[in-house]
Amino acid sequence: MALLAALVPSSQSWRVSLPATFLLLVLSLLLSYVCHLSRRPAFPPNSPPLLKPLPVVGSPAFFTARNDLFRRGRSVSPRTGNFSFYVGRLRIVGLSGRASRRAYFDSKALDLARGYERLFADGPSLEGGGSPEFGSLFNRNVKTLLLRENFVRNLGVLSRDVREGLGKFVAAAVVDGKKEEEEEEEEEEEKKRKQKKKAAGVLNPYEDVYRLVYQLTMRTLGCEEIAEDRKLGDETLRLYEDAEEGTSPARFVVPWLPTPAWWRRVKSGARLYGILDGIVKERRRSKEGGARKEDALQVLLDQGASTLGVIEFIMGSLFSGQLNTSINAAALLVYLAQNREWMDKIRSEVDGVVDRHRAQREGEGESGGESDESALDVLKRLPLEAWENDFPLVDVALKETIRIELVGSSYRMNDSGRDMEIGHTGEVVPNGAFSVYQMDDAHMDPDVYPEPLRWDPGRFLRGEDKKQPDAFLGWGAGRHPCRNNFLSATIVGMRFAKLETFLITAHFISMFDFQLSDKNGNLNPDPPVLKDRTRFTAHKPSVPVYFRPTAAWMPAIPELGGESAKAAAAAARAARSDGGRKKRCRRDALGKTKAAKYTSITKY
Ligand code: HEM
Repeated sequence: MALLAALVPSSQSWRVSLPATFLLLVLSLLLSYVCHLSRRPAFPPNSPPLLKPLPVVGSPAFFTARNDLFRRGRSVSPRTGNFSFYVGRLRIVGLSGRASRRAYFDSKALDLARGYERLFADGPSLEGGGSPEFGSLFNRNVKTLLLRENFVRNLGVLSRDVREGLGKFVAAAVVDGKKEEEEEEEEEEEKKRKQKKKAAGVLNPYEDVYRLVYQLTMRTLGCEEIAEDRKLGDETLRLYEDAEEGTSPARFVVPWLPTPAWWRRVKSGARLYGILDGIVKERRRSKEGGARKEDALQVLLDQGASTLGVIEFIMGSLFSGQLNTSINAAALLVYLAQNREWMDKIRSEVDGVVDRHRAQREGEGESGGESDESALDVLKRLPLEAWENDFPLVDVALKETIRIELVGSSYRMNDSGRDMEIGHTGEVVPNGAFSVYQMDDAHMDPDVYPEPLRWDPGRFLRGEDKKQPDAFLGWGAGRHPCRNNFLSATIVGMRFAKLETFLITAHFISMFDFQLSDKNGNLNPDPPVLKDRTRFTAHKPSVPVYFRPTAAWMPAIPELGGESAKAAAAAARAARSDGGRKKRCRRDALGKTKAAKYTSITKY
């Protein structure tokens, strides 16, 4: 009896021991979960050499210093350069070198969508997303929407968007300018006034071009409601940016952990979903009323897509294209501002195309005599063939930009049910494991691209990229290029991204001459390093960079009303503060007649 009394605690001791027991329970659960996390699936013996993992986390350098991780990996694997490592419990094979690159991009066993879905910060899957129809819907419809007829139908509107968008940037500068004058009258402090005066007229390409690409993408692969509404566009872009932000590395170790970054993504994604859902519902309602629109959303609805399918399609298109296209389109202009030789070459190419098409029209006798069509008017009616074939220098300039800007990795998962052999190396990517290829492995190889960090589009004219197979991966390679063959047409991302970038570059160059500056308009030809090679995607520079227009050739844009004329005047004012130096440059580069034609537009 005494023994029993000793074993059964009194009601008093229960009160004390309950919380302790609960704590003990939680601790032992935690411990067993940590044990579970530490028990990783093994790599088979014919996997590439394994980097020693830290307990639980594996190789955190995958997040903090990926290039170093790859350097270390290559050093433990002198024969092939391939190596194995863990992130949490995930098994990953890092690949490098020519033979492995080929095997990686050509492999049927490696799945792109699953790789990006898990390793690219919980990003949305391109295939097999939430709704069962998503994969086929995305592929089928991106192809359909980017087919030639659709491009042609949309071209005029896209070009109008670009004209208006760029015109508005300068128009915004005019508003600043007007403020300055008013403030001058109000006799504000001298210092403050000077500061503001300098600020008038600068553009931030990574904001303004980014916004423009968003509008073009929404226009082509989304819906008019957002493409046409500035406020809604700004709001959805902000939500997209939040939703696109990477999640915390902690979720790679504990996949269910609701980190603050994850919550932010979920909240923004839900809000974006809600907005698109409202638009789809309204469109379905107004179907009876006959308010049809000619856009991607309509194509999807006509095909009977579900609301979820439509929304996933639009969000998938944004995730695939927005970041890469906008960063590269903006960066291309930044590189041109830094490289006078290529700026002049590209300017001559754009002017040449404009002249040829202006002359063609004169030849057709439509306008009779010498045409006074402005460059923008000519660009407005340029056919798709011209956009796709007549800008070979812009093409190589974009290629070179992508080579440098495309930092980070490509991801795959081997879900083929068997180990995948890495070419003839004798090594494998195990079944169920991931593999990662660093784009820099090809793009920053000095044997292929001497002085790899130097921006020089001439490399592609000299055939540097032909020294090795797949030495340029900027538009993908092997089984997953950023394009596909569909019926007889070549389609998808690359074609659309090029069209957007060419439209923006040609219009920009036809409207302005510009130099890099700080946000106050002080010229700054060598801003601090623009890209961080440790990042995982193309990205905006951490130190903002601005353009100061130093000359403008901008006729009135009817869609902008009086604003564009004011904008041209503002840019001309900004240019005059350079003492006409740039104006002379322009004359030298293009010859007298043309300069006269352009300058008469802006009435210097
Ligand atoms: C300058 C802009 C762009 C660049 C540099 C770019 C680059 C790439 C690269 C390198 C890949 C291959 C990825 C890999 O193998 O891991 C790829 C694939 C892909 N891109 Fe793009 N892309 C751009 C724009 C776009 C746009 C605008 C879209 C569509 C809206 C798009 C849709 C896709 C799709 C769907 C794939 C996957 C194809 C597949 O699964 O086979 N891209 N892109």
